[in-house]
Amino acid sequence: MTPTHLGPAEQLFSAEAVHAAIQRMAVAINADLEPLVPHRPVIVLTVLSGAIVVVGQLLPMLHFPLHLDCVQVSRYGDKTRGGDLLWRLTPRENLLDATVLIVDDILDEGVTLLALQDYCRAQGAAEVRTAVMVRKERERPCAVPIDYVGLEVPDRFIFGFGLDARGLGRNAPGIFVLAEES
Ligand SMILES: O=P(O)(O)OC[C@H]1O[C@H](OP(=O)(O)OP(=O)(O)O)[C@H](O)[C@@H]1O
Ligand SMILES: Nc1nc2[nH]cnc2c(=O)[nH]1
Repeated sequence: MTPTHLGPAEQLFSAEAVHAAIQRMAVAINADLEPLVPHRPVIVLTVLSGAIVVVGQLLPMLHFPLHLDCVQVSRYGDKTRGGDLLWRLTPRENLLDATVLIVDDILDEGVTLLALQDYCRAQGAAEVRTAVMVRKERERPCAVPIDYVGLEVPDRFIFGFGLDARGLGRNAPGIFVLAEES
């Protein structure tokens, strides 16, 4: 067990392991999206709040011109079970005819990313790609296409590297499970 602000927690991945996973995603994203740049703008859509850390690391690893934008949606709040999706902030960029790369910290039930993919298409995005730092290994009500996955995590409530537990722990350097959840 590792001591954290939230009490003893089991570390699933170190900060170095997460960083290396983000680097692997960046290699794949550069290879796929760089050739599209001459045809249309690329918008990196950060899903606040959780994705702020992964985007902060990923962005300097991307080697093509891009626009950075944000959307803020939330369905967990201080809970470990998801509810209705609350929209708090919509993108500032015009997504029409753009290549949009949605970046989030986690794919869990998939409700959030499915809604965001639909939103981008409804706004007229020409191409929608999705990257997640971690994907939870679990059944989902419907398939959610994800183009870039950093790491797979077991079906437990995790925190760290942008992900919170009861509003805290987003700054934990790695990915953890609370002892009480172990
Ligand atoms: O696949 P799902 O079950 O829909 O869950 C995934 C979403 O849950 C978390 O957001 P949260 O609602 O906790 O908001 P936050 O990023 O502000 O913490 C996470 O950042 C994802 O966006
Ligand atoms: N912090 C956190 N947020 C989530 N949102 C969906 N699943 C999770 C999870 O396991 N941890």
